[in-house]
Amino acid sequence: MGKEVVFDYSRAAEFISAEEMENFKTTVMSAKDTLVNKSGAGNDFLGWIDLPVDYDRDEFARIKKAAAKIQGDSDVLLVIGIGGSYLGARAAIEFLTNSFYNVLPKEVRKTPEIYFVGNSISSKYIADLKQVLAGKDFSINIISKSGTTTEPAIAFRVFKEMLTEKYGKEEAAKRIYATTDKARGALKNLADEEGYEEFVVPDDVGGRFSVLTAVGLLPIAVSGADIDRLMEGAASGRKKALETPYESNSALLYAAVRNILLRKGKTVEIVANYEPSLHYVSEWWKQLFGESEGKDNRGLFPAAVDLTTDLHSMGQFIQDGARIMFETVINVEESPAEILLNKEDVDTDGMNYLAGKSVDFVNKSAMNGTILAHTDGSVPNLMVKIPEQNEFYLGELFYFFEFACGVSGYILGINPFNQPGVESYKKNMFALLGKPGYEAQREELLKRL
Ligand SMILES: O=P(O)(O)OC[C@H]1O[C@H](O)[C@H](O)[C@@H](O)[C@@H]1O
Repeated sequence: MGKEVVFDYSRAAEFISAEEMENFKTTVMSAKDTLVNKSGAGNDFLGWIDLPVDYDRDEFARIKKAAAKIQGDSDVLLVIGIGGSYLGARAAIEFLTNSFYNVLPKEVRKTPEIYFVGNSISSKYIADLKQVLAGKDFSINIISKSGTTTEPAIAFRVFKEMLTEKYGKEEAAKRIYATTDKARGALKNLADEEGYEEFVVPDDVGGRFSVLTAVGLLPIAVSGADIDRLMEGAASGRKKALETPYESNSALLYAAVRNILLRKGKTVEIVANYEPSLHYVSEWWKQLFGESEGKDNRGLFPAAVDLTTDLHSMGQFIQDGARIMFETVINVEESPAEILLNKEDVDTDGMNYLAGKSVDFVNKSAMNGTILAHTDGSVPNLMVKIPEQNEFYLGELFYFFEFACGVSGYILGINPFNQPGVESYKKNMFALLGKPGYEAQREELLKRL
């Protein structure tokens, strides 16, 4: 078999028997049918299932053209968005590019610096970014499906003003790319009025499932990554998820195993990576599973650690604290870089026994040792294997997790495609800010503060 993204739960054999997996098959297959037959709750948000093979080719070509224009006329691209309008692009760009992308010399990087903003309400962050932009040519990709989200709207106001001051209204409008709903919303109206180039978040694709739409693709293409390969990888992931029998179907097995473990009282899933460039893949995964499954007082709490870094901070808890979790290691099998350790004349640090070994060998040994230690500490260990860090396997990985998430949500008995809970804080914030229409709530809340 060729290389592919694979789910492997062989290390968790002492926590899950083959019989349990077989007994769970009917439940999993029924959840899969609900998903692919579009017969379950949230079925108007299933556009992502066919996206890798059925996307708007004209828009895809326009994305590449816009990316080339930005690469040609901008030192910096600002990507403004939050949640599903942020994490996929950041995950992909950090996974695929140099760890120090933004500070590489321009001749080496060849593509614009890329900064993300509008994913918090921090004045300091905005002010600091304005300093970075001083004297540089820049463009903005404002991304918001609803077009009304507070964080990106605030950042957009600030940087649109800066852009307009620098270039004048007309030229500024040519440097703003709006990714939003095709027909509705404040951002759509503004983009129409101002003549920004527009890209679409399809109606039937929710934010956290939108990385393979213009939401993710435009920033990813600006970074120089090959978005054709990304889509090909996703198409390969889709084929495997839809067609492979249960017994060897990675997405279905992952959905099964995490639900079996949840039913045994493991209420926290920790995703662990051993590569800093996967940090935002974990963040993307957290939103995908957290917003999809955490509702109706149910769901696994999705957590993430960066290893070996966090073994020196969270390692103690995972090894020895409350036994509430299992661990899913995302393992890049082949490191893109080989660094060999040399022998030193005087072995002061006692590291000469590693001479001739690669840094990645040390990393993998740390990983294997940790997996065994955590298993001994009653933390079931699962693994998602990524053969190499490239566009194709990232596409497979995105699709694998999305499909597993849909199936897993239906096994759990919730609607994986809504997020009603997110509105509660927003209502309070609007009331406290004095937004028109929230007067009554404002009085109530002020009494409680
Ligand atoms: O794209 P937007 O409409 O601005 O939404 C951005 C994000 O914020 C919301 O509050 C939702 O919880 C997320 O699911 C969404 O991805």
